[in-house]
Amino acid sequence: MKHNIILTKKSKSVIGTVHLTGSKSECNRALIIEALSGGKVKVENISDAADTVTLLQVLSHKSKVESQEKNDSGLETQDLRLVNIGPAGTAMRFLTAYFTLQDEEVILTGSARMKQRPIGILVDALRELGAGIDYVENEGFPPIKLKGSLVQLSNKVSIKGNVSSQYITALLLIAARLPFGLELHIEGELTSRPYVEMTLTMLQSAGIQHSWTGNVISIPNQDFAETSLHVEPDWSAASYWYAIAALADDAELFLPGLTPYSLQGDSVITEIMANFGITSQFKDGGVYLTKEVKPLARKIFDLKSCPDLAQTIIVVCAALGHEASFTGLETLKIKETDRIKALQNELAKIGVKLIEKGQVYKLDCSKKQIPERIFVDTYEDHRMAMAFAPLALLIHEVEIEDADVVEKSYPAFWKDLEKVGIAPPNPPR
Ligand SMILES: O=C(O)C1=C[C@@H](OP(=O)(O)O)[C@@H](O)[C@H](O)C1
Ligand SMILES: C=C(OP(=O)(O)O)C(=O)O
Repeated sequence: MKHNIILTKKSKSVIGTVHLTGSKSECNRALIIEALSGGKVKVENISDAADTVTLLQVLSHKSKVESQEKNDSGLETQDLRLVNIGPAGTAMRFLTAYFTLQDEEVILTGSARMKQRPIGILVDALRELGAGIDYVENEGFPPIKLKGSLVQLSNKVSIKGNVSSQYITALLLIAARLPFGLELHIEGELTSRPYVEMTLTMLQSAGIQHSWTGNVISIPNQDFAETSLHVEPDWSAASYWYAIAALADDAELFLPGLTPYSLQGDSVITEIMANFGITSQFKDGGVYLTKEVKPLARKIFDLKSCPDLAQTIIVVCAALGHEASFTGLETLKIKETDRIKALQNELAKIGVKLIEKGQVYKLDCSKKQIPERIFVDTYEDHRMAMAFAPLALLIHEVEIEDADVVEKSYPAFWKDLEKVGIAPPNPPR
């Protein structure tokens, strides 16, 4: 059953230490690499994000197997494995590629929203390589039926770069296990580029070499090395602490385990939040955040490389009445929800508009008003819940709908907010 949480914050200072869970992006790559390496690669510091737990269960064969009965798609699943990854985008995309190499037939499905998130670009590329994949309901969308045991027809494939980098990562993760390797041509601009770099760096740590020249990434067939991959804490999760600091009068926060040399592009939050007076000092094996009041200067934020930070930054700007503009938000419409619409609806509750002008989105704060209380709808999107929670520093009572939604990437979020006096005692997890 869904339940809401009410946030209140008596004082405007935030002091504490917060241990963040492992990055779901790093972890989900590491788990696929571990599975493809046949046990040569081990993963350290596994995240407790629900998206990671789901992937781990699928890879360790603990997922629900339905046979000799009809599943909810109305399809006979006799002798087929039915894998439901819920709302986990990375699990959906990475497993689509992974299962083409396994010798079992699988139906891969997900939540109602997952069935609206496109997968056709990845399926087309895998089919060109030789994979047998059919759509079970709608062309271009999950659920899909994977025949497995790919016989490679080609090692060259072209793929559009501007819809989701996860398709590219999915192909790169399996590339070294393809008999003739992979030469991947990226067409047009590449969105979420740091995530592709993360994939290649992690593969390299697992002994897989690549070349990347212009728009072509090549990975020959090769073996994984015996090694372990250590997962860093999640920088996207850290962004909510930067937002809290930005809306507080005083902040002294310590986030252990984070380093400036992260594989995660979202570590750019340190630079972005410097505009809001937040200083990040790396020492004692983590990062200390402190705050000074500073006039806001930066007016344009390009978030193409860090789309998961969009809600965090836009809500902070709106709350501060900072009329910034944003670019690189094109992919937000196909994430856990249409994040543009969700932001527009919820920001309207504090009188702020997010106006679309072609490729640019602009905040209009001319009618901003801070109410006594606000009810935030979350649209089954963890980042809506976490991005709006910091408003509790400015608004007396913030009620967040469907609090458990944060499980997807940051299950301890409310418990951590309780430690600094924002969430009530005994919040979920
Ligand atoms: O590869 C990854 O781990 C991710 C890539 C990004 O998706 P897109 O490439 O679809 O923008 C990001 O939004 C998502 O949360 C995680
Ligand atoms: C977009 C996200 O996740 P995914 O695409 O993996 O569902 C996210 O975590 O913000």
